[in-house]
Amino acid sequence: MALLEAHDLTKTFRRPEKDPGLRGSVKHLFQRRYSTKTAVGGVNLSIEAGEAVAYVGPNGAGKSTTIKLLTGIVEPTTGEVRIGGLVPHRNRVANSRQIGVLFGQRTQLWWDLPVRESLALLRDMYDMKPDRFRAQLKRFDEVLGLDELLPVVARKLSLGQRMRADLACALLHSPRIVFLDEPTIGLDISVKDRVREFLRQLKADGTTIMLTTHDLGDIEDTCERIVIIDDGRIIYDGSLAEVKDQYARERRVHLQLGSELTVADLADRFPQATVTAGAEGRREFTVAFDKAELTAGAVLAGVAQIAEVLEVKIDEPAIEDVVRKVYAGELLLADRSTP
Ligand SMILES: Nc1ncnc2c1ncn2[C@@H]1O[C@H](COP(=O)(O)OP(=O)(O)OP(=O)(O)O)[C@@H](O)[C@H]1O
Repeated sequence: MALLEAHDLTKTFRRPEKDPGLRGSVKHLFQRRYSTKTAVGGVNLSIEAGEAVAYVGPNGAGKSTTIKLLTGIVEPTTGEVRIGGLVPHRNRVANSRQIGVLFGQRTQLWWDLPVRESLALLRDMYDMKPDRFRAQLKRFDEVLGLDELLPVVARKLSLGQRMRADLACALLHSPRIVFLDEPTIGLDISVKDRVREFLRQLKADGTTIMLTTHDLGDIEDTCERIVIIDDGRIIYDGSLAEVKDQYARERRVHLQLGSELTVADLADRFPQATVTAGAEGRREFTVAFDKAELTAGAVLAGVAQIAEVLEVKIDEPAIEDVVRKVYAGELLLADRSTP
């Protein structure tokens, strides 16, 4: 049995509807109107122990609501979730021992306490042995640089420092599964790198990870599976490699030449590709093509017949591009989704 099973998970919200302005507000007092919003509609999800799953989708797609449903913070309107056999919203205490949660936009640190005290409170809540607690803090210090944050009162932490401390809080009790909702949001590159390294280590240690992010760089080296949600429904659930292979088919070969050519020379040779000149005019070109129609090797061999090739760079497909295309409605993934 999978560690996490969600069947037909649905959450609808009732939202007040009022006309604009004071008049609308007064009218709403006497004549209330509501509309129903389906934030998550019929999600089926199964996650095995040790898997790292990226959960992505555009703004308002239902990512955070799904995480709230899976962790038991919100009760489903219909459907059911089980984690390790427990129904999260009915077994809150037992469930909190097996899951870790981080919401990048919010903190679970006690605002007026030094980080050390927040961690100590969590230690007591989880009945952790002192040795185990110390070992965890040491581990977090090695990757997250936690020690320097321990004496600092939470409200005085910068965003990056706060996120590092929050990660330690979410993982302190070595949960079986961790839900990370935008763990790198607003962070600068150096902190982002630290968080990503932490995720890699978590994965190597066998922790099951569900990661929600807008920054697709977060998922490339951690998650082998990607679930894409749009308008409350899962539109793709499969391997990241397959998404790239199937949908990111464009390749770009950047060439620096020792002799001069024109765009037309290359366009004639590779009619299936799009050729553009680079900054160096007649000595620098980019050849873009669909990998089903041409290969980088064929491009190189073809160019080498008519010019001296000094340097070559081949752009690999980026998952960002795939998901961006999904958002823009350019890719139809629905036929590949789980039922
Ligand atoms: N408490 C609520 N009451 C009413 N509507 C809600 C509530 N929470 C979420 N929604 C609506 O449900 C939809 C999904 O919201 P959710 O926060 O899950 O999306 P998201 O994918 O996490 O978006 P983002 O990437 O912008 O954080 C949105 O239309 C949102 O306005």
